[in-house]
Amino acid sequence: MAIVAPSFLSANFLNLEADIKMINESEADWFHLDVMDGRFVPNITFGPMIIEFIRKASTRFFDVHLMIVEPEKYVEDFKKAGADMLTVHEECCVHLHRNIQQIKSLGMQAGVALNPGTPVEAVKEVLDDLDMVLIMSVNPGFGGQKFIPNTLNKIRTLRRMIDERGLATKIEIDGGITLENAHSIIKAGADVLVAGNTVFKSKDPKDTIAQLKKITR
Ligand SMILES: O=C(CO)[C@@H](O)[C@H](O)COP(=O)(O)O
Ligand SMILES: [Fe+2]
Repeated sequence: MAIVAPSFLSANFLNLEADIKMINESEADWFHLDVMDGRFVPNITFGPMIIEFIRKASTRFFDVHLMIVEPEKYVEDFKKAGADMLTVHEECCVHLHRNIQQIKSLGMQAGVALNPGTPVEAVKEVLDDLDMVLIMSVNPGFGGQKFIPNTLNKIRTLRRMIDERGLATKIEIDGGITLENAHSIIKAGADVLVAGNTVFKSKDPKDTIAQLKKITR
């Protein structure tokens, strides 16, 4: 069964507590937290301070997706805020290997995210060090966009690379995931599904999470 990680980007920020409670009571495995800096992506969201508040209200696994330049400057802050896994964008890292080691040295799991235009081969040399590769299935910056179909090819290629080496590295897919396309994404070889709009804009978010889990069983 796949890991389901609702993206907080689509939550109701006027009443976060209600959405955190909903996730806590749901079958969701992880919280997916999207940090944007207005430089790497054309949007600004939240940082360690907000994550620290959310941490006080949940014991779930915090999967923090950093869409920021110079992520190495903030790795310690996110650790202190309660992140369990930090995922940095390959496109933001001048010293990718060093950045991964920094995250792991602080006791967090490490992930690398790839934009739709970045080939999966970009993580080839660091794959053995990674807990997860996040394949963006939309261009990063906003929730509610349409799934880019070529993502399925990227998932298959990465799955082969991981299996050939006998690694336990997870593949996470992020952007435009719906109840309709979830099955094909899992079939292609994904382990973790992020869902923002599909969960939070649905009539019954808890039931939508349960349905996502069921589809991926
Ligand atoms: O990282 C991002 C966007 O940059 C995602 O985590 C989105 O927040 C996913 O939202 P949906 O596409 O599922 O609405
Ligand atoms: Fe994300």
